[in-house]
Amino acid sequence: MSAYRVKEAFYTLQGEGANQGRPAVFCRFSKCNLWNGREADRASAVCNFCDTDFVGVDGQNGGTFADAGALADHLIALWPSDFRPAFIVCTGGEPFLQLDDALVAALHDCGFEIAVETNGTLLAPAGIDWLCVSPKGRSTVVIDSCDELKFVYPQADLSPEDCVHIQADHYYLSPRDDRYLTQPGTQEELAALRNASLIATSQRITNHTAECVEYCMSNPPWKLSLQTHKYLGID
Ligand SMILES: C[S@@+](CC[C@H](N)C(=O)[O-])C[C@H]1O[C@@H](n2cnc3c(N)ncnc32)[C@H](O)[C@@H]1O
Ligand SMILES: Nc1nc2[nH]cc(C(=O)O)c2c(=O)[nH]1
Ligand code: SF4
Ligand SMILES: [Mg+2]
Repeated sequence: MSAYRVKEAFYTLQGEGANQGRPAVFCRFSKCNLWNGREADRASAVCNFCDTDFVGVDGQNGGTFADAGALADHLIALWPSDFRPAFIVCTGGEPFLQLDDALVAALHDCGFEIAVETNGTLLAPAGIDWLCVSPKGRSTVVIDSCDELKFVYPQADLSPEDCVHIQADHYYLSPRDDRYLTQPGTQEELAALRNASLIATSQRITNHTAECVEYCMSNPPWKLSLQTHKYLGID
């Protein structure tokens, strides 16, 4: 593996899914295979509703790390306690462009339990402790089983029923947050949107949230997952 490129890393609570509320170090890897991250290319991307800036290595605690040991040391330093296991959520961008056997081993050696948020289009290395697959539009999902499947709803090219062949212990619907699709213009305005608590802009998400509630109530085993960090105004 050449050097690992990380956009940002931070300590917060997992905001989504079955681990919602659990303290975690987040490692956001740079780069994705379903969008290049440029607003000008969003509309034509396979994944066109992304809420995340994953371009470059310039975020908090971001950088380029020469080997797995150096990155794992950097990440465990963000865990504030002697309590083990420590918990890490690897996300991005698409983490499986970079997360390999060497990094899984180095993170385990540091005492981390490893969770991953992936679009499911790339195979996972062995040893991931918690896998969340979130299928996107016309992409081909190659992972056939996971701990939780998180469907961002609605999607023009994909419905939840298209995904139930993927084995999962939990099937979640997560309301699509459309605040990033309004093309407000400058990078500064987009960054301000990303940092704005949903409480301030809740009107914008009520439609998809209500659609998700209705879908879950009509279609067990689907359950609702909210992006609680956005309501709380935390990372
Ligand atoms: C930014 S992605 C990074 C990990 C991976 N590339 C993926 O798509 O799963 C992290 C999580 O945010 C979700 N997500 C991205 N944009 C969203 C949006 N506009 N509304 C709701 N969830 C979104 C993704 O589906 C995924 O579960
Ligand atoms: N608190 C918090 N929880 C999250 N769960 C998934 C996230 C992601 O961007 O992958 C995320 C995130 O960015 N922050
Ligand atoms: S696959 Fe994930 S990181 Fe890539 S553009 Fe979509 S939501 Fe964003
Ligand atoms: Mg996020």
